This record gives sequence, structure tokens and C-alpha cells, in this order.
Amino acid sequence: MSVLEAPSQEQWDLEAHRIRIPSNAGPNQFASTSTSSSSASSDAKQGGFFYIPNFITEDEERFLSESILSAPKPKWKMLQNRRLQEWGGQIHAKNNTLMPQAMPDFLRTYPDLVTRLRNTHAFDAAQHGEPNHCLVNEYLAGQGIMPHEDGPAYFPAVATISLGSHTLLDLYRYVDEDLQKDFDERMKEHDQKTTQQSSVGTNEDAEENGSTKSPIVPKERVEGNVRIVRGARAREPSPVFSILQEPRSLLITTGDVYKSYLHGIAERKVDTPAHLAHVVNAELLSDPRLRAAVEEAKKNVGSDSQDAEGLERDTRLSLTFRDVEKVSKGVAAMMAFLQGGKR
Ligand SMILES: O=C(O)CCC(=O)C(=O)O
Ligand SMILES: [Fe+2]
Repeated sequence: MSVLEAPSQEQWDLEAHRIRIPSNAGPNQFASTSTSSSSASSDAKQGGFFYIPNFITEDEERFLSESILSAPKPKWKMLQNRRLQEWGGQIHAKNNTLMPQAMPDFLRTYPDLVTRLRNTHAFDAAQHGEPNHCLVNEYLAGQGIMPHEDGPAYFPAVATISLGSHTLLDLYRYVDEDLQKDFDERMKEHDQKTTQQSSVGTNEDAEENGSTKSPIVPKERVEGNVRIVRGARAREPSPVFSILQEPRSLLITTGDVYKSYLHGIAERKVDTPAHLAHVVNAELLSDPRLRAAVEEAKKNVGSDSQDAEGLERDTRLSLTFRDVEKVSKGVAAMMAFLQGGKR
């Protein structure tokens, strides 16, 4: 038992687990929150990506998977290409406030992940000093999540524990501010022109594309090295780097980088050497097989070597812990909190 309890007492030095971002992969000058794009400074408080392999034991991994998979069926929210559970309460989208529920024993008692995460100090500056909310995502091989930024309800720190399979988290950059302004202006001009011309029934884009269909700019399109999504900030179409997450590992994303990149998981069953070549945390990996595959892929970049095999993905559960800063203290919330532990 003492062996099982030991990790939760540990105080972590996050700086020793920092992922070094290549200098040409820094965020574009866009995020207003960004203090600097240089990654030279090495102060964990400044934020960044931090990777800790074997943050939980194999026994804990098994126990967590069993607990999650044995949750009552209604606990699963079915999405188009994955399913998820929400623990710690529900967030009201209108006011970004958590209607709290007690964390279940398998996150708070054995294993006591909440305390263990508190001891990483990633949440020191957050309202509660530790996470109060956990989303569990299940991805079958071939499933993923679109590039996105996490919502505004959270303190800017995410702690992700992976179970069952490795995956690659892909990081994308937004385009820089001038380019975005240019897109916005062109989009506006186009819309105005389209409105004026709609009664006449012609438009340039349709002619350019050899199509006479819709006069409306598509919701999403790629132009050169940029993916433009109507009504959203434009991003680069390919990831600027990827982070390999091993089963049982912890990935912490905190500070500026939380806002200056988008993150996603590609919908594929195999990570080929071409994908693995973009992994930036090779030297922090603990599984010799995974590490060798990444190192080999990086060595062979551009060499056209076809020998190396990819890494097959299996079903993966991810636990993403965050601190929702605003928590409802109403009577209903108190009742929910008291009943939350009982399933
Ligand atoms: O499963 C993961 O590792 C990422 C999940 C994620 O990005 C999210 O839930 O917002
Ligand atoms: Fe996310």
C-alpha cells in the first residue's frame, strides 16, 4: 500500500520535464496574451509544455480504466467521433460557472490524482490550487479531435493523463495578425460584393472556380499555407509539431502556449515515420520501443527510407484535468456536491 501511496506525496520539479520547442516552431505573433515568442527563458511559472512519463503505475492505469468503463451508461456523452464523461460537475456555458459535484473516489482517493496534480504546482496560480474538473475522452483507434482551443471557463492549465495507448497531440499555429486582418478584410469585401451582386446572379469566385453554384465563401478553405475558417482565427493547415503521449504519462500545458497554439488529434490508426518525425519530446519518452521509433523517424527525415514502421494506435482514454475558476455556491450546487460521490 505504501508503494501505491508514494507517488501522491511526491513534489515535482516541472522544469526538469519541460518540452523544448524548436526555435522555428514558436507561436506566430498573434495572441494578445503572449509576452514573447522566445522560448529561451526556463521558468516553469512562465508556462509551456511539460511531460512526465509513468505519472501513474500500471495498477493505477488498470484500475482507472476499469472504473471509467464501468460507469453507468448515461454517464457517457456520445459525440460524432468519440465519447466522453464529465467529472467534478457540469459547466454552464452561459456564465462559465461550474455546478460542482464531488470528484469520484477513483480520481480523489485511489489514486488521489487531484493531490498528485496539486503537487506538480501547475495549478498554483489557479483559483483552487488544484483541478476541480475532469473530462474523460475515449478514442478508438482512428478516432481523434479537431484542432481547437479550450474554452474560457478554465484557468489556463490542462493536465492530461493517458491510458491504454500512445497518441500524438498535434499543435497548430494561428497565422500572424497582419495576415488575419488581410483575410478579414477580403472576407468582408467579398461579402459586400456578393450581397450587391446576388440580385444579378454573378460572382467572381464562382467564375474562378469554374462553378456557378454558391456565391458564398466556403466555411473552411485552404489558401497556400493557411486554413481559413469563417468567423474564426485562421490557422496553419499542418501541425507545427507533435507531442507523443505514452500510456500512463502526464502532459501539462500551461501559460502562454495554452492560448497561442491550437491542439488536436488526427483521426488515424497508425502514426507513420513522417508523423513521428515531428515529435518534440523524444528524449523525455520512457518506453524504449516508442522512443526508438521516434528517433529513427527523426534520423531518416528526407532520406526516403521506407524500412521504418509506424506505431499503431489502440483504444486510448484521456483524463483532462482543469480548474474551473467560477464555482456556483447555490443550494442546488451544494446538494449536487453532497450527492456527487454516490453513483
Ligand atoms: O484527449 C486529449 O488528450 C485531448 C482532449 C482535449 O483536447 C479536450 O478535451 O479538450
Ligand atoms: Fe482540448
